[in-house]
Amino acid sequence: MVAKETFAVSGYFQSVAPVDSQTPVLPARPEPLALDPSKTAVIVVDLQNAYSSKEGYLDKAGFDVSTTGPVIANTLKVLSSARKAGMPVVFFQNGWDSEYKEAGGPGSPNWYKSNALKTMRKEPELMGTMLAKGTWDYDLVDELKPQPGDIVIPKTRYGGFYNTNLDSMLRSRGIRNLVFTGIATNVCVESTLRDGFFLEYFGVVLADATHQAGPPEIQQASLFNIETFFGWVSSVNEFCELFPS
Ligand SMILES: C/C(=C/NC(N)=O)C(=O)O
Repeated sequence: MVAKETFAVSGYFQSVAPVDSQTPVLPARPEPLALDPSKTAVIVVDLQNAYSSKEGYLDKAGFDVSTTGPVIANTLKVLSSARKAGMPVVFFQNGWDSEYKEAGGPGSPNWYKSNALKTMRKEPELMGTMLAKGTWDYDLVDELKPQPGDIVIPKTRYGGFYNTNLDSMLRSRGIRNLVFTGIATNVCVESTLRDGFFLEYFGVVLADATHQAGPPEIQQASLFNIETFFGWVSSVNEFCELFPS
């Protein structure tokens, strides 16, 4: 009985160092991270028109989306490597029902902080167009079509663990490591990575497959925060070299 428990614990054990000489090790900051592909999932955060396309929500709310193109191209490279390595792929889709009931009314801080809701209140003709399910804004960008076996998780708040089945989807597959791409680094990516940290997931952001909401220094601030306090930072090339497609 004791031996069985010890085995179960050591089988679940994860470390920033490789658990055996076979485990691939991703170059990362602040130190390399062991990534067993059978315990690793890629999370594509909110690559919807709202966040990466001209005329989408972020653009209309005054955020610069002119340099988001590489995020999509780089995410495609990551997905090709991840699929070849047998890693599950999870797509998040952020937004609400067309009447914005899921967004929360004045009793929710989201009503005051969501720049989509604020923009629509300021420009009522936009009401129903931003982040509403069934709209172009809510749709994933055309380049990223989920494939059979991929997991699509709708979410109504910044963090992907909150009020979703993400944790059980990951746990039931034995996933311990989360590789992040998507938008926005400082909002939904960082929120999800932080919540994952609290739930004992090892989170790594591929910096050049993410983009911030705000000026460029916000990207650096978020990456600093992640590598210093909550997880690891690596790059698309490093990931794709480790897991060739
Ligand atoms: C600003 C913002 C970011 N979302 C995200 N996907 O990071 C929002 O949803 O309002």
